[in-house]
Order: sequence, then structure tokens, then C-alpha cells
Amino acid sequence: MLFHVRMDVHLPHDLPPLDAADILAREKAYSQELQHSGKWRHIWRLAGQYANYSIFDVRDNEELHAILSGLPLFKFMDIEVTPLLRHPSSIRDNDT
Ligand SMILES: O=C(O)C[C@H]1C=CC(=O)O1
Repeated sequence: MLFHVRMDVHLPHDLPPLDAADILAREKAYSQELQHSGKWRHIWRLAGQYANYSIFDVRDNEELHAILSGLPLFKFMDIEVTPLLRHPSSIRDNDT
């Protein structure tokens, strides 16, 4: 199943710099591992915002929830999820 996910990050201003660096390094490693696995298909930065649009390709809602709640930045994020399905007019075969 494909999901469009928007993540908005709100790092607390009083988070110690070393803690912030550690959490961001863990977030990057977690994200890149999932990208290599094919479950996190795409990620784009939203220009001018500490936010991203991502596409996940996972088995079901439960797997998506497990992945998102495992994000090291999870407690500092607002996350919006939209399930996707192939558009009947799409000319692409790989949209599922
Ligand atoms: O920077 C972000 O958008 C938040 C988060 C998502 C992946 C990652 O490496 O950081």
C-alpha cells in the first residue's frame, strides 16, 4: 500500500545541541535504511520549511504506524498521512 506522508518537525529550542545532533544522526540512519529497503520510496524537503513530503510503500496501516512511531524524531513531529491508490487515468504501470 502506498501512503503520502507529511512530516513537520518542531525541535524544542532548548534541546541541547549534542542531543539534537544525536537524534538527527539516528533519524538520518533510520530513514536511509528504510529507503534502501524500498519501504520509504521518496522524500522531498518542502522549500522554506522544516518539513518533508514522503511516499511509503508498506504492507498495511499497521506497518506504516510502526515505522512512523519508530522515527527518532517522532515525538517532535506533526505527521499527516494520506492513503494513495492508482488513478484510473494514470499512464504509469508502477503506481501501485
Ligand atoms: O528532516 C526531516 O524532514 C525529518 C526527518 C525525515 C527523515 C530525516 O532524515 O529527517
